Amino acid sequence: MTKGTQADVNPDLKKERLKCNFNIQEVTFIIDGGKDKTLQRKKIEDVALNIAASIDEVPEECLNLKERYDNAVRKSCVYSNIVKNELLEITGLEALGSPGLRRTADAFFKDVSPFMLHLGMFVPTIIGQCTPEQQAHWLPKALEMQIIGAYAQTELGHGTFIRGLETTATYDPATEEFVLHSPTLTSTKWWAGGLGNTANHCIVVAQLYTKGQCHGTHPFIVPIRDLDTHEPFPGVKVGDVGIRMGFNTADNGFLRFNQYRIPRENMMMKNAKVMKDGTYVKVARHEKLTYGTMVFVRVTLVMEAAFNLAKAATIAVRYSAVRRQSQPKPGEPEPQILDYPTQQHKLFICIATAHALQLTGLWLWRTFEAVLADMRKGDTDSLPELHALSSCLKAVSTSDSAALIEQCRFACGGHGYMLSSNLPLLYSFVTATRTYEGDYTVLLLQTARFLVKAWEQAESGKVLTPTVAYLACAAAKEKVVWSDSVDGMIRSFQAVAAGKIAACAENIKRLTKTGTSLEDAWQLSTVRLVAASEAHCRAMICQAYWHEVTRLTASCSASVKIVMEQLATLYLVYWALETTGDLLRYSTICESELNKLQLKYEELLALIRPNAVGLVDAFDFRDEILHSTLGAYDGRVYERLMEEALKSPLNETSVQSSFHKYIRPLAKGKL
Ligand SMILES: CCCCCCCC/C=C\CCCCCCCC(=O)SCCNC(=O)CCNC(=O)[C@H](O)C(C)(C)COP(=O)(O)OP(=O)(O)OC[C@H]1O[C@@H](n2cnc3c(N)ncnc32)[C@H](O)[C@@H]1OP(=O)(O)O
Ligand SMILES: Cc1cc2nc3c(=O)[nH]c(=O)nc-3n(C[C@H](O)[C@H](O)[C@H](O)COP(=O)(O)OP(=O)(O)OC[C@H]3O[C@@H](n4cnc5c(N)ncnc54)[C@H](O)[C@@H]3O)c2cc1C
Repeated sequence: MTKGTQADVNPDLKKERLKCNFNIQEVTFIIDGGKDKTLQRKKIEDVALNIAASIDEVPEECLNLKERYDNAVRKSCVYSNIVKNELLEITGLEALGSPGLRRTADAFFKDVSPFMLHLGMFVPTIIGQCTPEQQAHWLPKALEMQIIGAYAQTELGHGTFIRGLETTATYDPATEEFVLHSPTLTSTKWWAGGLGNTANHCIVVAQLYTKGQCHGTHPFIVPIRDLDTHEPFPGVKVGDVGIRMGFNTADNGFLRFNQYRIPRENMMMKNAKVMKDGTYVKVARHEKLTYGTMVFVRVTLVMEAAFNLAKAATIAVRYSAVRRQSQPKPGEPEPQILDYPTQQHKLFICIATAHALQLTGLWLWRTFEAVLADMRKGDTDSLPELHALSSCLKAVSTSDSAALIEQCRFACGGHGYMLSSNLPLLYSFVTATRTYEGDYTVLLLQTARFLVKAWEQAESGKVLTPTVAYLACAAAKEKVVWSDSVDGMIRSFQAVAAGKIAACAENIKRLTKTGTSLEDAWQLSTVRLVAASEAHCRAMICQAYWHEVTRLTASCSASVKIVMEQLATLYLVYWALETTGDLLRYSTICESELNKLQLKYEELLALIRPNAVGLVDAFDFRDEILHSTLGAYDGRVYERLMEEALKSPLNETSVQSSFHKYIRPLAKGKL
């Protein structure tokens, strides 16, 4: 963080920091996943952010669309040189997925780099879907930025339903080439980040035809532009999809093929091959391994949700410590808005959720690595559980994060609406995560398939995988007695999830027994299935969060353990109060216990209050990464708002030309 001199710091923020009663650094280590990770992140930030060339003279938002894109490309080139020449030197390929890299990217790009998908999906797909020989060919080129790639799966007509994609890749054994074709308007590739004007290569997901037979969707690496002139090749039509709610420097593009030929070797052949004579050979043991990049990105999005929410919480909490408003007690000074319990209610859940998602995200990442290790040995048994886990966690984490970032904006009143607060841009960026890489509802329904199957297994007494093991108790119809202890609350959340899953399974059974087809019965149950899936996910987050807090604070100082447990308890109590209807239905909770829970919640807000600024300081964001007039470490909120306002192009002259062109003639009756 950029601390400046203590003399520059807003006095209220200074006092807040003196109030903090725990060791901030210890919490930072927990959030980063260990002291070594914090040190590596800081090193990456130091190296990358010492390069001054990236700094914008004019705020990004004051540039027009084309200037913004050009500026984003300029900064992307500076940045990728840093990654290539400095960061990969420090940590090797690991740097690409490191939090340090993710954070420094945000210092360079207030919106999004047009290279993001190159690093975020093109490179991971090469690693995940290519044979070792193909990797040896493509990976160095991609890492050296000799080629720049995008990931074009979604089409104008289909995003969710991958099996419905229309782009075709037809093998021609005579020339040993695939012919890519976009047979309809709706088959136009649409949305791929970096594709519109930046990328010269693209991973294209297309229906594979060989020997007259369709084998479903497969990924191909496709050169789309000449490396020297950057002109699209004949047979390729590519461009920008138009202005978006956010992501306007991400260069999202469209792409159409007209009988466009690529060599056979450009099919990504780790999971399936087409031989020279056109014979199709399946290599993978699991049908859905070609969806691997999506699973990888969904896993990373949980920590991405935590990261962005932590930024918003830092901005809103620091601002709330500086801002004073209203006079609840006559004659007394106006309080800091952070002293209002309603403000604490808006903000402390944001800090707690950032912790919950970060610790759950780290746990999910370790699970992902374990499943990958199994798959390297040819064992794909745990893939369905990973898919179910990553689907619901991606859905709920991105949805919670977007909603709470918007809540942070509300918590900052009018100034939160300023682009210079960075909250609006953060929201527009994060709300897209609820849709991309699998829509919220669609992914919860994927998890629901797994849950209904697990329920049937539980009922027949079969052994269940760890994340659904709790269903065994519910299947034995053991009633959960409410208790406001942590374990009691987690058990009750699980009882809610189990009760909802059971109700879905029963509904499907009831409908099929009366002659409804299984597909229709499923559709008729989807509103409940989504709710069941969300309840399962919430129970899982609560359990993982509490488990990780207990584990990680075991060797911490007592004060850190206390504050981490207060936050985690707040998270559980908050969700118990949000879901009282469910608890009344599926546990023994009663009116007096609900009142007790409300009191406990309000007590927790008061307990966390003195540590609020310390807790957001522990996220350890440098000012360059926050980009916020309201959230900087020194709290010079009003000075920064004024400084940024003066940078507006509308303040370059005291009179605008439109006055002479329109307003004056209007006043004179001459318009
Ligand atoms: C400068 C550098 C900075 C870097 C910083 C980066 C930070 C940011 C981080 C990262 C950046 C990333 C930015 C990304 C931008 C966006 C990218 C995109 O959006 S790319 C497009 C994504 N598109 C989707 O996600 C489509 C969603 N649709 C689907 O996934 C499928 O179509 C689905 C799952 C809905 C249905 O697929 P079916 O029709 O093939 O399958 P069915 O018939 O429903 O199921 C058959 C069986 O397969 C299983 N299944 C489905 N998918 C699976 C999977 N992936 N793995 C394992 N099993 C799976 C199912 O559970 C089911 O199993 P049973 O039959 O119940 O046992
Ligand atoms: C900013 C951004 C960046 C993107 N980047 C890329 C990229 O780089 N590469 C790429 O390939 N794609 C990209 N995408 C596309 C993205 O992956 C898709 O938009 C996403 O998967 C959703 O698909 P869709 O747009 O077809 O929505 P639809 O599936 O049409 O969804 C519309 C509505 O229908 C509902 N719905 C759909 N199917 C079902 C169902 N079976 N049951 C119940 N409800 C259903 C959904 O819940 C939703 O409410 C990007 C999208 C955005 C917004």
